[in-house]
Amino acid sequence: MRKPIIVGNWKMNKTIAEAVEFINAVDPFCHDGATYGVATSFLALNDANKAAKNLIVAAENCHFEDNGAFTGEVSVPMLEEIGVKYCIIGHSERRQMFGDTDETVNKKAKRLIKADITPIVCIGETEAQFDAGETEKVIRDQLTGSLADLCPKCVENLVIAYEPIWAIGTGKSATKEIAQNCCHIVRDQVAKMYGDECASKVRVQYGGSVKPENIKEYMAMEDIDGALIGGASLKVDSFKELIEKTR
Ligand SMILES: O=C(CO)COP(=O)(O)O
Repeated sequence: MRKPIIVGNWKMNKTIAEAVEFINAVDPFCHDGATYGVATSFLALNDANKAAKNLIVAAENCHFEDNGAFTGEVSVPMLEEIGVKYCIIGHSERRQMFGDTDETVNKKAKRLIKADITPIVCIGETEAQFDAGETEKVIRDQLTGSLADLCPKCVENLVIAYEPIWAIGTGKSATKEIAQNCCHIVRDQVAKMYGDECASKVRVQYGGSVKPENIKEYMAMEDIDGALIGGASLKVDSFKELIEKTR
């Protein structure tokens, strides 16, 4: 049985004080039905991680090198030092605006796994690729590159977030059938690369305009084990509702 995992990706939102206030308000409402978490800015990570008792706290990115001349970057040992256990990598905003590629995502995944930090690996197609019928190829190609040369045991502990770019922050969420079909392709590609057992264990999230009103329908789909949520994860009431709806 795969335990569902629902993570709020706060992106470049919330100061340290706002993050801690939010966590204090939401943390007591978490239950065992799923793993719940928030991804915060690097700056808020340490305080957020100390405040969280039930929520897991994730970084939104990392660098694959341990140290060196990489102005503005944060390394995996730095995350390790403050006890962070999850890290989003390859979010489409990073791929589109900050030059992340399947190759760098793969390097980041390898470094995180070595530190026993769970990567949340994001993939997903653009609207033009969706319209051109290229979704399946994009998903398979991104996974082939991003998950290259890992050990099967490591891959089964990963979280993979399928986030169609056209559904992110647009309110235009994918239908549950499209989301299921794409998450199934994700699992099938993992099976091709690392075997059926690994594919049956890896957790696959859907992301893109998930909110309290639609989370249940996604969670009911066979290959969807959770959600990565932007906008609807920013308000305490909305996050509490997401927790309630997935009880
Ligand atoms: O990018 C996302 C999560 O990583 C999704 O964002 P929205 O939920 O705001 O569409």
